This record gives sequence, structure tokens and C-alpha cells, in this order.
Amino acid sequence: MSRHSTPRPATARRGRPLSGTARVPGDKSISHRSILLGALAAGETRVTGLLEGEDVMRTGDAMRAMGARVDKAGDEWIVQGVGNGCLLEAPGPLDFGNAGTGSRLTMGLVGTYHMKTTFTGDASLSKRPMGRVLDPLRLMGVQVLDAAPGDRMPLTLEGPRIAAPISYRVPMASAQVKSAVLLAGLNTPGVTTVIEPVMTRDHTERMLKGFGAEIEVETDAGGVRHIRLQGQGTLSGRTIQVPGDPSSAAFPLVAALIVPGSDVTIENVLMNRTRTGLIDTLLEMGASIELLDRRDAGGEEVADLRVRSSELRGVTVPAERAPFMIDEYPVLAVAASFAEGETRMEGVEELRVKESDRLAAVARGLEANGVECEEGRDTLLVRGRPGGRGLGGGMVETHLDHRIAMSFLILGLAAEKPVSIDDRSMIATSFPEFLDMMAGLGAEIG
Ligand SMILES: O=C(O)C1=C[C@@H](OP(=O)(O)O)[C@@H](O)[C@H](O)C1
Ligand SMILES: C=C(OP(=O)(O)O)C(=O)O
Repeated sequence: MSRHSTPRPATARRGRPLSGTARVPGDKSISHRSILLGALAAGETRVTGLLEGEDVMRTGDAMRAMGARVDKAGDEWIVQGVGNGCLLEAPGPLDFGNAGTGSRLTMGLVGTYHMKTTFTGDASLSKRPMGRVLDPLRLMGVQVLDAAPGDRMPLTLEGPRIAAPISYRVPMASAQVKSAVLLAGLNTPGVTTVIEPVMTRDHTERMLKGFGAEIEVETDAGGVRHIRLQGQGTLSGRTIQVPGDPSSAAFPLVAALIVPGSDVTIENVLMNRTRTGLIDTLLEMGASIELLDRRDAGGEEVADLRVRSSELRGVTVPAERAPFMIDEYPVLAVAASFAEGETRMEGVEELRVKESDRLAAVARGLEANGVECEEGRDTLLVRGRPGGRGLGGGMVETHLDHRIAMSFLILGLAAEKPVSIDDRSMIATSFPEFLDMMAGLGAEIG
């Protein structure tokens, strides 16, 4: 269950322009993978810039329970890995709290081990579908001993004596499913292949290569990616610099666009092209975002983003872009609330299986604050009101979802009337510094 049982509401209100320079915490996807692969690799992995959010800390707890050492020393996290194939049976259930990524990737990582592992999570995680990961694991010989109805947590996995390599076509656009199968392939003899018809974030492929795995990626004439991993190879510890999380940067970025007179710089943001769909969309909407000092940081491109308040226009966001901005739709809907005309988001059915049903949660939150919108099965249409006239005044239900919480606080910074959320607790899962960082830019959130 969540570590915070009493809901803690918060309210954001319009104030002066936002200004200054901010740094967002380390990328959540790369942070989880740094701990997971560091825990598995032989020797020491040193990580700087790790996101110290609750989700990533749960992944650290899980890896400790299976034999790795994960410690902080000064600004660095030091992970002493066990060596590929050498994880130990956890003495009790692994509690992943609110974290889909941590739980699903760990299911892949340990599912093929000939031992029992039990996975639990909070009320939000317990509602999320795990069958998308369990299905390919079953094909590899993994038994699902207990699972709540619909392949949900709590659940227990038991791996076979020797797992079978598979060739698996990922049926939905999901980096978590792709990653779980590749991680399962690490403890499987032979070649495990993942076929990815729609490209998703590629951190697992890049990092596996960095840790020394034999992995190759081929994109065929139809744009389909074939990722082949040779199992049971050696992984060696390495040094990792985690770049700033573009999914967290999205909040001060949209805030600076919609609060009149703002001028904010967000430093050291990951620019991997599988993560920059929100920036592409906002630029199409007329946003003033300058990408400064584009540079390499440990194998990933980063940049500083200078963002100035802008008059936005509604656009259609095509379905193909969804995997490259999947966690940013709630805050895009907030930006769209201040744009001239309509913004239509297409092909966003995956939003229904996040920490909450984000399509519904966003639509209800917008309606509660006077924003006109239409929720379709896999679409969302938002009718903007430049200047935010008449918007705000509502209380938003966050449904244990950090991105819903942060998005609607951003709405409140530019709406005519204050916006409240029922609970700020979950923000700590991905962005513990959010309220302090926003206050540093001049935002009024209390
Ligand atoms: O692999 C990852 O690190 C993630 C993949 C995405 O989930 P899906 O794979 O379910 O799309 C994203 O929503 C999540 O925040 C992080
Ligand atoms: C969907 C998210 O995370 P996860 O799936 O790891 O819970 C998110 O951070 O928006």
C-alpha cells in the first residue's frame, strides 16, 4: 500500500510570471534500469543523477532482497551486482508500491529463475493489467502460481529449470513489455527476439548494450524493429549519468508556456527522440521553446530548454506520436486548455491502463474546472480558452496518480480561479522535489 495513508490536498493559484532556472530529477525509466541492470551485472555500477522517487526506491528494495547491494555514498548510488543468472530467491513478497515499470521489468528479470517470487503493489498498481508481461513469460516456461483475477497483483511467479527462448511480437506499444521479455532473455539460453512493430522508448536496448550484453537491433523495410538478445552472457558494472526526466520537465515547461510573462530555463533534459513527442507537439502549437547546448551525456543527448509564455493554437496529435509522449498527455491537455481552438489527441487507449484511467481522470478534471472536452474510446478533444477566462474553481480527483496531481496543479497556475487536487502524496513517486522546484520559479501552490 502507499506509504501515505491520509490524503493531503493541495491548491494552486494564479500569481506572478514564472522565472528562473530549474533542474528536474533523473529520468525514471533510466533510473529503474540502472538499478535493475546494476544489480544483475558483475561488479560495481556507479550511478549519478538517480531519481530518488518512491518508485525507484522500491526497485532498489527489490534488488536488495534478491542479493544485490544498493547504497548511496555522497551524490552517487553504488550498486554491487550479483552477476547474470545469480539472483537469490527473495525472502518475502516484493512490494512495488505504485510502480508499473519497476514491477513489470522485475517480473521479466526474475521470472525465468527457478524460484518463487511474489509481487505486490498499492491499490492503483493492483488494478493494472499484468497479463501483457505474464503472457510472454508463460511462453518461456514461467508458471503464474497465483494472481488476482485478470492477471493482476498480488501474484507469484515460478520459473522453469531452464527457460525457453522465444520470438515475441509485442501486441501493444509498450516499452515495459518489450523490456520484460528482453530481461527474461538474459537468463535464458539461446537468442530471445522481440519484434516491435511500433517503436517505444529504447532505454533497455541501449543500456543492455552498455552493460556488455550481446544485443542487436534491426529495422526492416516496414519500420518494424527486430531486437535479438543472446542469453546467459556476461554483464559488467559500469558508470551511469542519469539525464533529467523529460516527463518531469513537462510540468514546469507547460507552466511557463501558460502563465503570462514567464521565462524559465530547465537544465539537462533528456532529448532521446523516443521521449520528445511533447516538445514536438508544443512547437507545432506555437510554443516558444529553445533547445540550448545540445550535448552528449553518457551516451544520451541532453539539452537545456528555455521556455517563454506563448499563445498556443490547437492541433491534432497523431496516434503514431503517442509512444513518444505517452506520459505527457495529461499535461498536454492542460496546455490545450489555454490554446486557441481545439486540440485532438488520437490513439491514446494506453492511457486507460496507467496509474489511473488517465483519459477519464483528465476529462473529469478538466470538466470540474470549466474546460470543454470530449472523451472518446481512444481520443480526447480539448477546446481551449486563451487567457484561461472562467477556468478553475474545481477539486480534482487524482486516483493515486502522480501525473494527474501535477498536471492539475499546473492548470491552477494559469486558470482564473484556484484549482485543488484531493491528494498530493503520489507526486513523490516520480518527482519528490516538484513543489519546491515550482515554488522556486515563483508558483503559488499550497
Ligand atoms: O518502460 C518504461 O520505463 C515506461 C514505459 C511506459 O509504459 P508502457 O510500457 O506501459 O507504455 C511509460 O508509461 C512508463 O512511465 C515508463
Ligand atoms: C505510467 C507511469 O509509470 P509506471 O507505469 O511505471 O507506473 C508514469 O510514470 O506516468
